[in-house]
Amino acid sequence: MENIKLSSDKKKVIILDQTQLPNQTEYLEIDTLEDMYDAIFHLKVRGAPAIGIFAAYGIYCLSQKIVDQEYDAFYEAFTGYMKYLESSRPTAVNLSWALERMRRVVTENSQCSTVQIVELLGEESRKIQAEDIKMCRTIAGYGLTLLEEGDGILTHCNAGPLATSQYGTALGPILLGKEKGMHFRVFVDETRPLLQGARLTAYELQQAGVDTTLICDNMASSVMQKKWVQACFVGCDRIAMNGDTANKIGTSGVAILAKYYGIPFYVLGPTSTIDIECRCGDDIEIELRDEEEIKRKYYEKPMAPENVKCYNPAFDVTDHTLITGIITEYGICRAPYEESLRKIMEKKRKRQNTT
Ligand SMILES: CSC[C@H]1O[C@H](OP(=O)(O)O)[C@H](O)[C@@H]1O
Repeated sequence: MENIKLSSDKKKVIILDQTQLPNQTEYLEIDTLEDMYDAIFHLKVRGAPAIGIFAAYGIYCLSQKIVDQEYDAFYEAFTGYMKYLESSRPTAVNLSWALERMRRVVTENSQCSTVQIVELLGEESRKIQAEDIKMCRTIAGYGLTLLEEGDGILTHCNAGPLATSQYGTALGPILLGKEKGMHFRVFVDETRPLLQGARLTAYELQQAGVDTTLICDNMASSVMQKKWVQACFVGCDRIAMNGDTANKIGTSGVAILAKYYGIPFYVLGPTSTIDIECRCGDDIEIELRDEEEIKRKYYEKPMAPENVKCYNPAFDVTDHTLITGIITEYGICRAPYEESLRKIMEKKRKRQNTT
């Protein structure tokens, strides 16, 4: 199921509206800056890599509307779009990473006509999605080496194809293993308050025919205690250079439980989620969201007193000491992460310079 694509006339981004899943399969055609911001902010498109891919396609579509501008005016408008889209959600680094990649296309080709620059922006946006498909497949392959037939795996939030381009990250090894005829038992944290696990992960895994058990977030300890879980696989939104990792709220609690029960805890994500400017978890901005998501969202009636004070951080940071390994498209990083992440980013830089 394609979650993000360009329209046939290449002037709109078509997304699967993830807020309607699993009850409705609805597609949205988006071609305005405001609707792009709204789609990211309200998680109609979500998941770090998917947000980056969407923003790249989106700013390509917007750039077509100013193709008749002289370079300076074009660049000023372009960077205005970029800053506004970046302000939609602060934690997932892939949003700013993808937009910066698109901005570099504009600056590195300033001698070209704006018509040529817009064509190059289209190529770059398609490359970003194509690379993500390849990265997710590679990450899935590395992750699968850590699993055995019949393993129980616990996941948190959604890091499947809907959150990326194909395979997903945390779900990639499970889906790839399934393709190869392997059997796993997956315990899916519902992931309050927006229920990405219940609404999206359970949906994706069931569609793939994977043995799926949906649990409330407060049941993770129980299934681990019963020795039903042999590994925890989660996605990521921003990885600091010491290995501290921001992911959906509740992830750090799963990591602490896994440590207590002696269960390996793996973070899976592309190197585009590693933030080389980020020294440690304290440097990661955590998005705070509307309290209505706790009180009412996805429920027929309010399920808390209207005036109760709430705290609704969308992410938390898992301390690097709780992470068994970080699985990327360049291999599996293990502690000490300052060294292993630096080596992986150096390997990526060298490979990019030779291609
Ligand atoms: C493959 S990245 C998925 C990552 O993004 C999710 O956050 P959100 O649903 O708010 O976009 C969650 O942290 C997942 O692990």
